[in-house]
Amino acid sequence: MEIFKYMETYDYEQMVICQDKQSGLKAIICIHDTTLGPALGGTRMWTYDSEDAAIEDALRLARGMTYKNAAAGLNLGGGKTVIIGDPKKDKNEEMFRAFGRYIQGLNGRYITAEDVGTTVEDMDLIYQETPFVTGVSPAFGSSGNPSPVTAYGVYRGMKAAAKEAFGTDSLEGKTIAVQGVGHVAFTLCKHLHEEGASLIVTDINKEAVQRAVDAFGAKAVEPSEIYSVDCDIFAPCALGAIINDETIPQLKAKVIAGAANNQLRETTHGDLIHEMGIVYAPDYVINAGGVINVADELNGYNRDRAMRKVETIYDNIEKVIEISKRDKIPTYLAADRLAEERIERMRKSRSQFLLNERHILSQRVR
Ligand SMILES: NC(=O)C1=CN([C@@H]2O[C@H](COP(=O)(O)OP(=O)(O)OC[C@H]3O[C@@H](n4cnc5c(N)ncnc54)[C@H](O)[C@@H]3O)[C@@H](O)[C@H]2O)C=CC1
Ligand SMILES: O=C(O)CCC(=O)C(=O)O
Repeated sequence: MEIFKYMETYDYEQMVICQDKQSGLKAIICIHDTTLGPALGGTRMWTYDSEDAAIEDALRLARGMTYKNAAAGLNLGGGKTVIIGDPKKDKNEEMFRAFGRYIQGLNGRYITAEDVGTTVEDMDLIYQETPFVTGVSPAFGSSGNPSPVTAYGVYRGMKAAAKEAFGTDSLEGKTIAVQGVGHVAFTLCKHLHEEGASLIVTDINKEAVQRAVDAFGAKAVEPSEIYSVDCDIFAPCALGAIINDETIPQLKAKVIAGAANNQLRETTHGDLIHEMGIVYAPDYVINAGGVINVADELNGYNRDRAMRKVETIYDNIEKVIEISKRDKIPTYLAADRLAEERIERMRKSRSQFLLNERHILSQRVR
């Protein structure tokens, strides 16, 4: 791929290619934009088909983090790392320590966290070499499992979207179809059940379904049936790209609000659901609870403070809906605009930000 051309088109700042023969580390750290602060984003370990595929993934994910962090109101830019390798076979202590030294070399421009294929144990190894890592063990001040926090953020965001669609943010009596009842969605179902919503659930894992049926009296359907069930709200909490040409004609919901990443297969699908009058809560705005939670570690983790920040996902979804109406655009574009407008505003007061950045990082250095 033409890396510089791509980086210029989407305004990337930096890419670091890391190679350590001894441990087998092959990593690509990508920093998209640090206007708001140091770039924070997880490290994904994956067996990519080609180096180009790994680079493309790092670039795409890093830019996504700029938007996610900006829309969440965090003083953080966007970055991400991919490590090329099989997380089940290729990991070793030296690899993550070597990677930690590369991060340290960036002197705080990039802060990592977990992502697909990496664990708390891996973050602990990185922490041996650098303070610029979040999601480490509780013994080192970690925020712990992010899923319940993400779930609470999705619940709050869903209420804001429901207010737009139904005139009230109460979910009592609403029927909510939940796709995938894994870590995030199980806790989400708990909040919805406690508020008096009726649940329809599906999962490819039968035990996960049974757990939700037993705990919340949910009705179970087959995975293929979840799009067409009679419901008020559809909550995708499993896979990406589930809003597409095949599923859109089946949808009966007035609201789409769930935890899954990259829900729209193509942006045109975001246009289509907008034209149908469906209120779509953009994925990276509503599922930001996880990153808000790990970002709080930079100030010495405080659960109450993190949860208060997660509450603001309600306001962020409201803001997105406001921009969507103001500019007559679909909500997925309104979310981008919310992020871009904040970055532009802060770019103008960058000198003021730098003080804040040094303050945060000084707390992190041991
Ligand atoms: N865990 C977190 O804090 C965050 C999670 N997310 C996203 O939220 C989604 C859920 O995350 P987790 O709950 O952590 O994952 P998870 O792996 O615990 O749950 C996903 C569930 O979806 C089910 N599933 C997979 N394919 C399916 C299909 N075709 N039909 C129905 N069910 C299917 C799985 O069996 C599993 O139970 C993912 O897309 C993840 O990327 C986003 C931000 C943060
Ligand atoms: O939530 C995390 O662990 C890190 C943030 C991140 O990389 C993400 O939200 O995708």
